[in-house]
Amino acid sequence: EEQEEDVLRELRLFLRNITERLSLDRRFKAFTKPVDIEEVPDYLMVIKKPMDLSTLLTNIDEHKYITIGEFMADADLIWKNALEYNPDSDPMDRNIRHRACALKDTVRAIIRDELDEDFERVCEEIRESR
Ligand SMILES: COC(=O)[C@H](Cc1ccco1)c1ccncc1
Repeated sequence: EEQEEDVLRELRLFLRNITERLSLDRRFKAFTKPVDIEEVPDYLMVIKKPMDLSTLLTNIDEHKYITIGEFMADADLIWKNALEYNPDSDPMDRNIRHRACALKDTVRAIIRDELDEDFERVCEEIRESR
């Protein structure tokens, strides 16, 4: 009902705010847009589900996420994919892996500090009711 749509609207505002703050962080520039398949032709052979911050934002606007957990699953793909595709010891790989780990830690810290557990529980109740 209407109250549920109010809750989901507030969730989208919260998720958009997180995603936009991450997109402004210079450390996460490589995560802001999909990996360029022309530039990296084997990317889709290695990475089954590409993800990036602009795609997260599109998903939010398309009402794809009803719980923070669903958003986290896609947000986690961004750094997991980077660790998987860039495993080597050369400086480029080490640099993107360091940024991937910073992205992981930053998302978790924001959610730990800014998500009210009662609000998350209401979102999970809505998910279970649908
Ligand atoms: C999330 O971004 C990536 O996984 C690409 C992979 C990539 C390899 C060559 C071109 O792009 C990346 C970008 C910048 N620095 C390292 C790796």
